[in-house]
Amino acid sequence: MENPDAAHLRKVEVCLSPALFPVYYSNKNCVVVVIDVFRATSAIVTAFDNGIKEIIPVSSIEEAKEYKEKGYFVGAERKGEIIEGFDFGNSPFSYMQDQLKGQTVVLTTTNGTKALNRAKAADRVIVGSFLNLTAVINYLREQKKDVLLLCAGWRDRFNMEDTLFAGAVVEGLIEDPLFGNLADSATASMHLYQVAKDDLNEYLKNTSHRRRLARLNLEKDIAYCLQRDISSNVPELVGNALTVK
Ligand SMILES: O=C(O)[C@H](CS(=O)(=O)O)OP(=O)(O)O
Ligand SMILES: [Mg+2]
Repeated sequence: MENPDAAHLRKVEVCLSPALFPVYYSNKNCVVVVIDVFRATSAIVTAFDNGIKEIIPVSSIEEAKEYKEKGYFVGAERKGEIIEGFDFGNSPFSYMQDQLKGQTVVLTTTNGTKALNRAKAADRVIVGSFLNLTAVINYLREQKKDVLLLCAGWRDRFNMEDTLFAGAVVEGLIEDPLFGNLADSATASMHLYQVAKDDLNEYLKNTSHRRRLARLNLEKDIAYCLQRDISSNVPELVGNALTVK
C-alpha cells in the first residue's frame, strides 16, 4: 500500500491508566480498546467464546447487587477474589460453563469494568486481550479510525501486562501505513512488547499484578490469559452491554 498523505494518517495512542483518559477521545470518531489482560477482558473474550449472549459491565458492587436481585448471573470480583453472594469472579474458567450459554451476564471487577465505563463516551468501544489479539488488530484496520488503547492498569496506575498488550496491537497496526501517527506512548509500548514478546510469561514474572495473583494461586489463570490468538471474537459495547457480531 502507498504511504497515505500525512494529514490523513490515523492517530494511535496508548492511555496507560483510566485516570489519564484524554478528553480528546470523548465523543470522537475513534475506537477505544479497553485492556485488562489479568483478568477482566480475558474473561469477557472467553465468555463470548463460550456462547454468552451479552455482558453488562457495571462499576459498583451496589449496581451488581441490583442485577443479582433481579435474577441475573453476576460476576463480581475485588482484589482478585470473588465477592460473597455472587455467582463467580473474573477467572476466565468461570465463563466456560454450559449454563451460561445464551445468557446475559453482569460483571463488576476491580479495574476492568471501571475502565469500560470510563471509555463509554467514545464513539466505539471494544475489548482486547492476548486471546483475541489478531482479531482486534484486524477490526481496527477495517475501521480506519483513530485508536486509543486504554489500559485498565491497577487502581488508576500503570501496569505492565496491559501496556504489553497495547504494544502488541501497535506493532500489528503499523504494518498498515495509514496508522502512521503514533503518540510517544504507542511507540514506547511497542518497544516494550518487542523486548518481552518471545517469552511474555518470563518477562512478567516479577510484576506487581503477577505477584498478587500468584499469592491467590491463580497461576493457571495467568497462563491462560497469556495465550495469543485463540479467539476471533471482538466484544463491542453497544448501549450498556457488550456483544459480538
Ligand atoms: O483479578 C484480577 O484479575 C484483578 C484483581 S486486582 O485488583 O488487580 O488484584 O481485577 P481486574 O479488574 O481484572 O484487573
Ligand atoms: Mg488487571
